[in-house]
Amino acid sequence: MKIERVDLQRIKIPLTAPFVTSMGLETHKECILVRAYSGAHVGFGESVAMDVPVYNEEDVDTVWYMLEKYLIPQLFSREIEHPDEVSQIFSWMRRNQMAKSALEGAVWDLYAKMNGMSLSQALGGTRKTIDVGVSIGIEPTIDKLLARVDGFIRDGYKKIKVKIKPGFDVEPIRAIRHTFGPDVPLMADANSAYTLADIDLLKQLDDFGLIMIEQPLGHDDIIDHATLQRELKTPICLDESIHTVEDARKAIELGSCRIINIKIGRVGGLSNAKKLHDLCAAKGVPVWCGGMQEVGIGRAHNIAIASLANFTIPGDTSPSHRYFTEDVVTPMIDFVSPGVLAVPTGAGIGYTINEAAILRALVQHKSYYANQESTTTVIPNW
Ligand SMILES: O=C(O)CCC(=O)c1ccccc1C(=O)O
Ligand SMILES: [Mg+2]
Repeated sequence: MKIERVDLQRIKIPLTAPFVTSMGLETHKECILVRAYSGAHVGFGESVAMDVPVYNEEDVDTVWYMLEKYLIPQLFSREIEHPDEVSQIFSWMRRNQMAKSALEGAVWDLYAKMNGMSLSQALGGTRKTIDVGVSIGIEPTIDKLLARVDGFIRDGYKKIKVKIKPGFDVEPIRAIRHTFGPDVPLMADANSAYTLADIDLLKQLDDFGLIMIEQPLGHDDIIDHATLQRELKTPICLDESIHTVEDARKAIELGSCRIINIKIGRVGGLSNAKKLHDLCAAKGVPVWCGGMQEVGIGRAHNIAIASLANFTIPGDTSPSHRYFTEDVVTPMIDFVSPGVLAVPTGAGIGYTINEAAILRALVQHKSYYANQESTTTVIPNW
């Protein structure tokens, strides 16, 4: 297949509720949507980079820059047989995983549509439905957190993940266990807010039967995590530290974690996510699909990858209404039964694009053509 045209659309949508983590406060979702065209077909991708580089080094502008300067021209210069080639073509460029993933994801959707397959099928997924959990930000008080947890348990979420940070860790977890009992599938995500100096505090979390503690230490660390894992009963799950299949191999060999959170964007796309999944399956390490508060296109990609067999732990792919009053796909992604999403069977991502919603959220649009000049529309950012 030859990619003839690529469109980038920068959108900004308010979140239904502010999201606070140890990294800061988010009130809006801002991201880039990608369309890749070939013949009569179009595939959709989404960049998950945040508006500020607090989670990884990329942001919305660096993704746009990389796509425009390197990734789109590189793709135009080649004919490809299979989307696995895209990450190979991009591999000479260091990092910028989320930029690479945004375009690669559009090519995967395009490929699946051209071949009349669902994205899940194209990736080798086997699940018809996926179990999902919820990621709850840091609330101003423990009582407010308990009220939110109560609501999400009632909604049927299969896993409750709470964000923790120094000063908001052992007590909120203790309160959740005290109020809702030992059977709630509970975990904590620190987004790298601790160091080994906090080992005594982190060991206290062992009392609460957490499914895992996600990324307690440095965003770039696997050594101290191995030391910590030796001291903890609770499995450590790595998120920020894993950018490549090799990172995962080393972390597993060192004993830095017992579980891995796979985010398609963080590992440079669906082909790498699948390879990482396969490595973990071979090593007996369970994986789950993390989230970056994606709008519907990225969310649909998450559902497709989570349909692979070793995604045995509920992921962070909540229904659209958990984040937005309006999504870029229609109908909005929702449960088929409490805590369960259906894996679409239609071609590609399997959801219809809500063009009107995209237009309402649009900040900037640019079209790139393999054989022509690019055209830009800048919409004033209100
Ligand atoms: O609901 C979601 O999409 C997951 C939210 C979440 O936890 C998160 C959101 C933005 C950046 C990092 C993380 C994380 O998993 O650490
Ligand atoms: Mg995380």
